[in-house]
Formats: sequence, structure tokens, C-alpha cells
Amino acid sequence: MMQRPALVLCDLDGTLVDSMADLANAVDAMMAELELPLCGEEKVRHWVGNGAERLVKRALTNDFHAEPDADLFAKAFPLFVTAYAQNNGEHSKLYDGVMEGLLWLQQQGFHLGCITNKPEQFTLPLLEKLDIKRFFPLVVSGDTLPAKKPDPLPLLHAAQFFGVLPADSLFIGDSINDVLAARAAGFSVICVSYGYNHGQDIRTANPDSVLDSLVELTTLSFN
Ligand SMILES: O=C(O)COP(=O)(O)O
Ligand SMILES: [Mg+2]
Repeated sequence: MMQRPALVLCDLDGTLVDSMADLANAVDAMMAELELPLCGEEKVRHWVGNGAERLVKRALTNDFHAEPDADLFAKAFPLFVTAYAQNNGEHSKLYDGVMEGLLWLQQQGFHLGCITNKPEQFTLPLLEKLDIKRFFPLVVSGDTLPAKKPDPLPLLHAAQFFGVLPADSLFIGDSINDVLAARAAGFSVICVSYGYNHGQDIRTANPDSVLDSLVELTTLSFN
């Protein structure tokens, strides 16, 4: 049984929102403009999770870790930003159970925040469009602070913002980056089974618990 948290932070892409179609379309709009081979949703799905710059680098190199030519990246990145600014939210939707889960978290009286590696210019319109911005008094995006997940900084910042100890805090995410950030920050961590974890089963990252839907939050019992 998990200790009752005072603060619950939620990841965005792959946890609350299925944003894959829009992300993949924006990546492929960039690739098309560069006259490079299109990537498609299946590859892009495995590349999401470390922010927009890393996503673009993975697309340009067709590799998870490689660095593209600096001039190519400098040309490509603004193309991605323009394309995603245009289609952000077009085909993105909340996963089943998210609204019920968020309403329950709110009813419990937990402090709530959203911590994403997505750049702020995309995060805020997407939260607004899907009508979930209202749940989160604090939103920390990938470029809000000097470091993003898997660095613990955004989580520690949120704990400090609300005046809550990390030991009384819970992170809900979908990827190894979320688990690593939560562990480094001293948070508990619950993961969803359906998100984007670079093609790996999130159970291999050993979160405290795995849920198939956020509606299952309503059945958790806390100490
Ligand atoms: O933009 C990304 O790489 C993923 O964002 P997330 O942290 O909301 O999953
Ligand atoms: Mg995610």
C-alpha cells in the first residue's frame, strides 16, 4: 500500500494525452520540407519522451542517440516548430479514464502539477484545448527550467513550489524518464501501461505500480 501523497504530478504526452498523430505529422512535415525520407508514427512513437530537440535529432539521424549535422539541425528544428505549432492538438485526445482520474485527484485535495518535457509553447495550448489546464496550478515544461526529466529538477521545483516534501509526493508518468526523475527526486512513481516508453514495457523500469487507465487511481488505497 502506498503512503497518501500531498502532491501529485502528472506527465503529459503518453500519460494524459495521446499526441502521437500530431507529433508524427509535424516530424514528417519537417522531413518532407527537407526532402528527407518520412519517419511515420511507429518510429516517432519510440522517439518521443526527451523533448522536441531530441525528437528532431532522432528523426534526422534515424537513431536514438546520434547527433545530426549542426547546420541540418539548425534548418530542421524551426520547420518542426512551425509544423507542430500549426497542428498541435488537431488529432490529440485524452486517454480513456484521464478526466475521471484528474477529477478524483482534485477531489482528494492533493496539490496537482503537470511536468512535461514538451516545450512550453506547445504545452499550454494543448492543456487548454483539452480542457485540463484547470487542474494544474503549476505546469513545468521541457524548457521552463535549466534541466528536464530524467533530471529530478522539475519535480523538486514543484515540491518546493507547493511546500511539500518529496517523500510525500507522487509522480504519474509513462516512460523511463519519468521513473528516473521520480527516483532521483525521492518521489513515489506510478506508471501507465499504454504510453510511449521507447517501445519498452514500462514494468522493466520498476515503477511502484502500473495502471492500465487513470480511472484505476480511484481504487487505490493509501495508508
Ligand atoms: O515532448 C516529449 O518528449 C514528451 O513529453 P512528456 O514529458 O509529456 O512525455
Ligand atoms: Mg510521457
